[in-house]
Amino acid sequence: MPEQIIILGSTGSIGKSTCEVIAQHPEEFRVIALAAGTNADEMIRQVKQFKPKLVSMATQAAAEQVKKEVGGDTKVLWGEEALLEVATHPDGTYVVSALVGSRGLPPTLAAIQAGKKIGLANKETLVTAGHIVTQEAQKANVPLIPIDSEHSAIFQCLNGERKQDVGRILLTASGGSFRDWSREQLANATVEQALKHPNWSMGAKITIDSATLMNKGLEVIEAHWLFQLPYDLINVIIHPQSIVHSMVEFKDGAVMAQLGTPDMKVPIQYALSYPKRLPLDTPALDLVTLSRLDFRAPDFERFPCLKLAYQAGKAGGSMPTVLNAANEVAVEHFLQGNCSFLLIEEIIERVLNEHVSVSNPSLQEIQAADQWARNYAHQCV
Ligand SMILES: NC(=O)C1=CN([C@@H]2O[C@H](COP(=O)(O)OP(=O)(O)OC[C@H]3O[C@@H](n4cnc5c(N)ncnc54)[C@H](OP(=O)(O)O)[C@@H]3O)[C@@H](O)[C@H]2O)C=CC1
Ligand SMILES: CC(=O)[C@@H](O)[C@H](O)COP(=O)(O)O
Ligand SMILES: [Mn+2]
Repeated sequence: MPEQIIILGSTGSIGKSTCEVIAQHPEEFRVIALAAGTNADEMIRQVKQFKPKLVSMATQAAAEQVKKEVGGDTKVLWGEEALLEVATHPDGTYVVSALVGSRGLPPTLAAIQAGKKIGLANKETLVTAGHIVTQEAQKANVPLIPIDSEHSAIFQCLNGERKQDVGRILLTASGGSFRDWSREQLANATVEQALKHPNWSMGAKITIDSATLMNKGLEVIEAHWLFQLPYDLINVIIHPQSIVHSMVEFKDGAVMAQLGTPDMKVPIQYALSYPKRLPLDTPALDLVTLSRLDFRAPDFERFPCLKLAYQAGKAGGSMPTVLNAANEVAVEHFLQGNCSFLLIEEIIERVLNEHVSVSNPSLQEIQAADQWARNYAHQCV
């Protein structure tokens, strides 16, 4: 029986790659339901290809456009309730969580509580409410399988190992679009320059996060929750080629790494097929042509977002929620041309400094902290 898949964010970069993986293995995977924002044209293509039972869009206009083009076999809804309906569709067994931002939290939590297996790309969900999401997953006895390339690499390196044998995790970072830029150059960085990631083709928000190194900061917090390790054992290392996707160093000094060409279809497929491996049409890794792999320490002074993320993660409570919300607002303003690249880090720092942290926050307290941080970040801009 094929795995019955629900994709949240099917029209995005991860969503479309997930569809490509599924199309290669119709005997293994079947699409049950899809959710997206406003990209009706892409959704119409996907509905025609996969014939899901249920689709949800963020707006009524987008839903009506989809409804007009697809047959009556697919139910088309819109809005937040509809997103939850997709996430918990009774026929689905596996949810790919690939919305962007902390809006992914409610449907991901609902899917967990409905007993679905989770393939997690939406790292903001874990950053915002890691203690709740991991607790709920444990309670419902559902696996949280990482899709994020670094966490997939760590997950693969830990396969069959004992947690108490781990010395530390080495999370690799490409360094982003501005890896070698000085602070003076960063002050004048444009949106167009920031959106040119050296190795990966991704959505706009994560590409900017990669340029500020906030993406790596969010991934440190994501790794803390996924692998239940203290922050001191999660280290970041700059690796410009993005071939080593991350490493685990064990107590005896042995280091395990997972390597591959930078193609998200690989970790997506592994998350879907785990513990099996299936063939995939991705170019083979040619180490001879590549000939070298470089590594260096991250520069916390040029890229303070990474430092802010470690601080917020270690402080715990509602600080990571606030870090994430302030970052989402600041990045949105940068993308819209309302603020400079260096203002992103300044806004996040100011919002964090003003926040009175709540320890062990409830879901309601997380939502309140998230909203407060968004309002304050808007004011800062
Ligand atoms: N891209 C990558 O390679 C990687 C991404 N990730 C993580 O995966 C997640 C997705 O990233 P990515 O695919 O790049 O992002 P994209 O921006 O490409 O896609 C985002 C998806 O979310 C949907 N969406 C946006 N707003 C809403 C809304 N209000 N309601 C419902 N759906 C909405 C979009 O729909 P629409 O376009 O129709 O508006 C789209 O389908 C992020 O958390 C990112 O950090 C992790 C590792 C790698
Ligand atoms: C593909 C993926 O997992 C991204 O999160 C990627 O890692 C971003 O690249 P950086 O290493 O530049 O943040
Ligand atoms: Mn990543």
